[in-house]
Amino acid sequence: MPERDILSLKCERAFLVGINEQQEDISESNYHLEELHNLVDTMGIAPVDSIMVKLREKNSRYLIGKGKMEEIGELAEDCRADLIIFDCQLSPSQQRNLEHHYNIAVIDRQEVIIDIFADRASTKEAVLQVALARMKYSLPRLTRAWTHLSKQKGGVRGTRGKGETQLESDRRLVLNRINNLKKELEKVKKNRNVQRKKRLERPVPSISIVGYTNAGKSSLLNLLSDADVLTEDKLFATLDPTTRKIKLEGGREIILTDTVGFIRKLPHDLIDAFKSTLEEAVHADVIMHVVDVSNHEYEEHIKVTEDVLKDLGAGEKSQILVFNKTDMIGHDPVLLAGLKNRYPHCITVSVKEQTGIDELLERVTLEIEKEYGAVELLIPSDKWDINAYIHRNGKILEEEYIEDGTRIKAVLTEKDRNILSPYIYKKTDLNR
Ligand SMILES: Nc1nc2c(ncn2[C@@H]2O[C@H](COP(=O)(O)OP(=O)(O)OP(=O)(O)O)[C@@H](O)[C@H]2O)c(=O)[nH]1
Ligand SMILES: [Mg+2]
Repeated sequence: MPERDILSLKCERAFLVGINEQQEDISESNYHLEELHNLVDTMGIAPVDSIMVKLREKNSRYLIGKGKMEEIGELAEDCRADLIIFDCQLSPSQQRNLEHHYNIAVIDRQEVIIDIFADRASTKEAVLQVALARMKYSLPRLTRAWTHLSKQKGGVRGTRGKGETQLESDRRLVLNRINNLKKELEKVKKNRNVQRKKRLERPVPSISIVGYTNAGKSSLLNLLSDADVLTEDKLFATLDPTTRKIKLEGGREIILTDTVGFIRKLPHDLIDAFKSTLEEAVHADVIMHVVDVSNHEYEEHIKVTEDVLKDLGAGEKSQILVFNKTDMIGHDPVLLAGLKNRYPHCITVSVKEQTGIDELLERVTLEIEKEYGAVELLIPSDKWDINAYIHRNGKILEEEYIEDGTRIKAVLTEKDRNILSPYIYKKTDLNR
């Protein structure tokens, strides 16, 4: 089967269509269009020109009205665009109708994001996850004039006027591939669960760094751990969670995990596909939510991130809200005081200029101590089940057999400390 995608179609020049819906502020729509501009740039395609369409009524066939459609066609032709990108979600039939009308490829924000992910995925798991998302996205779109599915083996090319039988066999092919991908992913996931279980046997406190794309998550991980994770002024520089161990003052070790960035309208198929990796990441004891405070839309970014966290079942986790890039707002004391006012527990930092990092690490220590603390327990010898529980769920620091039982010094989570409180006789130095 022929392989073909946006890149092999040799799309080089994209015309962007911003959408301003009735209830939406125009400045907001402009920022979104600017973000799309960055996304397209990240894809390696030049965004040559754009238009903002005020959408007062959605046309079910083409989304936009006839007049606007003609105008876009002319503008795209004038700038010799070979691709039109809509900053919204197009239904499969709208996409197909628009392609037939314009006679060039038409894609939406979702497809742009999936394409970037496909280009950036490098580990086996990420490749499988993106392939799955792409297949799910393409299933209802097999009759399009252009389909961009080639990066996987067995990619499917939509062709104009494709016959029913061809379509049926394409559908079957994609469904098969979806099933196979799911099975392969299941295998990878099982393997990861085994590894996680092993890690849990000796719990080391863990923190995951999450946030909107380009917030500075990888830069922060690099700074805190002397790691060398790729950081770029491009969207979605990171797709695979990277984990590093760091030592806090006092010697306690913690695990830090950098994760894939979020973005507004992250395709659901992608969230679904990345769910298991993300769930693993948000399984951490504490979530560090990094926000680029220099971005005008940072409040929306916070909301997008919180919504995804909620979706992953991590909405209630202890969180450290970190406003990064304060250098970009000139460390303006008035702005920073305003932030502290609105978000009383936030920490403001500049990873670039390394300011605020000590305060951040202090907060990390505090949050971890809330979760984990070392205690000494006295377990009577007939309570072997309690003893086994501690071995299973805690980190044993010392163990000594005494006359009628065992004295154990262990690091336990707050929950376990509560469960085991009748046996605790001493809280010990928490900085172990
Ligand atoms: N001015 C300034 N730039 C920063 C700061 N922190 C990070 N950056 C820049 O912001 C860009 C994005 O940083 P990354 O660390 O790649 O961001 P990320 O959150 O990991 O992004 P994704 O992996 O794409 O989600 C890079 O160009 C960094 O150099 C900061 O404190 N100040
Ligand atoms: Mg990153």
